[in-house]
Amino acid sequence: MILPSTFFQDLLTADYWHNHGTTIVITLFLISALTCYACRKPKAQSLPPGPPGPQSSGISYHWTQTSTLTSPAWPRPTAQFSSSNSQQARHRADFTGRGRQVLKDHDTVFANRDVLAAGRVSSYGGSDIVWNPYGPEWRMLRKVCVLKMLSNTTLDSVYNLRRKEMRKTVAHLHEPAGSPVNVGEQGFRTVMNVVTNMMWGGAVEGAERERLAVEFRELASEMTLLLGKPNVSDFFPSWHGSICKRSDEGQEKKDFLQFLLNLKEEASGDDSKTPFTITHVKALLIDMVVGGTDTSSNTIEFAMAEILRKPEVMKKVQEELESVIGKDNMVEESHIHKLPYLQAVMKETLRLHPTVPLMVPHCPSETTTVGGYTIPKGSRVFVNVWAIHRDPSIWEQPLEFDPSRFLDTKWDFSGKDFNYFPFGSGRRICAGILMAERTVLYFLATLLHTFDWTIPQNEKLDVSEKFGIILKMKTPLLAIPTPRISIPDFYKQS
Ligand code: HEM
Repeated sequence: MILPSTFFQDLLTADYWHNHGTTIVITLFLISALTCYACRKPKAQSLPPGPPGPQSSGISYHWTQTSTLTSPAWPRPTAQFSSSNSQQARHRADFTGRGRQVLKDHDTVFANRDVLAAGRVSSYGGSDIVWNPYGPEWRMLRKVCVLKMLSNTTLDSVYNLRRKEMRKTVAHLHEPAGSPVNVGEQGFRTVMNVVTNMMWGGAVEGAERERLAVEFRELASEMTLLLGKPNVSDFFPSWHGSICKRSDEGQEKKDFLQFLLNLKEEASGDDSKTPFTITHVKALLIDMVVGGTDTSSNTIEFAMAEILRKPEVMKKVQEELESVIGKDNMVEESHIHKLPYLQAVMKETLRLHPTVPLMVPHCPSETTTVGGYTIPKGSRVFVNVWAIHRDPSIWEQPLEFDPSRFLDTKWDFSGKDFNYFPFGSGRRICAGILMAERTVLYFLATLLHTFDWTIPQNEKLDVSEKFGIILKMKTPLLAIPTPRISIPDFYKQS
């Protein structure tokens, strides 16, 4: 049961396989999952195409060993499954249970990371949050990030920067009125500017901004496919210099960079065992850019594609927006908590298209038993949330985009429910949930309140996915915006 799936081939590139010739990938629960899906699949539903499909639902792991696995010694399932109702329930409990065991019961053990090659080069040897092993350095960085940088208070204080970017995008979309725009690229450019503006106050403008956005998108996509790139900071050649200069000049700009530099200055005075250094500053900024751009902009693109496929959903979103905001007003971030249907759209988008479909690989710090399987210390564990989100024993009509299933329900992004956790769960849960929610909802609300959207004639709407460590649309979404608000000033850059 070695898994030579195209997904992992995509994920782990030829270089990776070359360098790790003895690395073997095993789908841990393949046998049971296949049996169950074959017997429980509703007739009207076809299996979603492509890996990581429900076949690999649950958890898979791989490890490096010196011999090839001709006579596999991997663990056997403790339970066999058949089509009876009680066993279906057992199967559901097992799927959900495995996620819970990894991310909750054994959270401390599985909170560890094994730095992938691309992670190492992009994060100064794993000095960031994403790739840092579980320990005091990770805890210190996580505290800085979640409690200070990405807290509601800090995010409120830099709202103006987000608002300015959103206005620019509206103006930009208004210019070629009637022509198709690449929704993903617009989303990426806006999110990238929002993130970088919050980080260093909008140093990039005009043509340079356009060029940087295109180049960075390419780089980020490559990185998320785990291709080793020399260093993300190479993309910002003057970055290191600028950081040091800012440090010297002690500018009083209100952005993350200044905040981190102040923190570093404060930290240099104490004799803490885990000092906060300039390397941490740079690695954290990279986390914000790499973790916060593609994930959010791909979610926006998937949401727009699904909404365009379902005119009744578009109508409901726009009615809600009009009732809360009014026809001749601009959306503000403060409106977002009054938009339950739009929030349900975001949740449903992340159910069907969780943009981090296998989480970031977890690496147990000691050999552990999960669901009757022995997971060796140092394995690379992938939690397949994509498949759990499409499991027909959990979700009615799992392949249907239906935001109403998230109205008046218990599901949220907290990771407490192991049937729905697009941001992960436990200690390693996404550090940027608050920011992702604000960015995605504010952007979607603005796009749908300010414009009507249609698909160009002769274009086919295709929501199929391209797998990688970050999920994206296989075919970029092209759509035509038509202004809905009659006050021209709204479309001017301010
Ligand atoms: C829709 C948008 C996003 C989704 C779906 C998402 C999802 C995830 C997931 C699934 C993980 C891995 C959890 C695990 O390994 O168990 C993660 C980790 C992380 N995310 Fe996000 N994320 C999003 C946006 C953001 C944003 C906006 C930021 C910051 C600006 C961010 C920063 C991070 C960081 C730093 C980690 C590593 C946490 C750790 O290892 O302790 N993410 N995210």
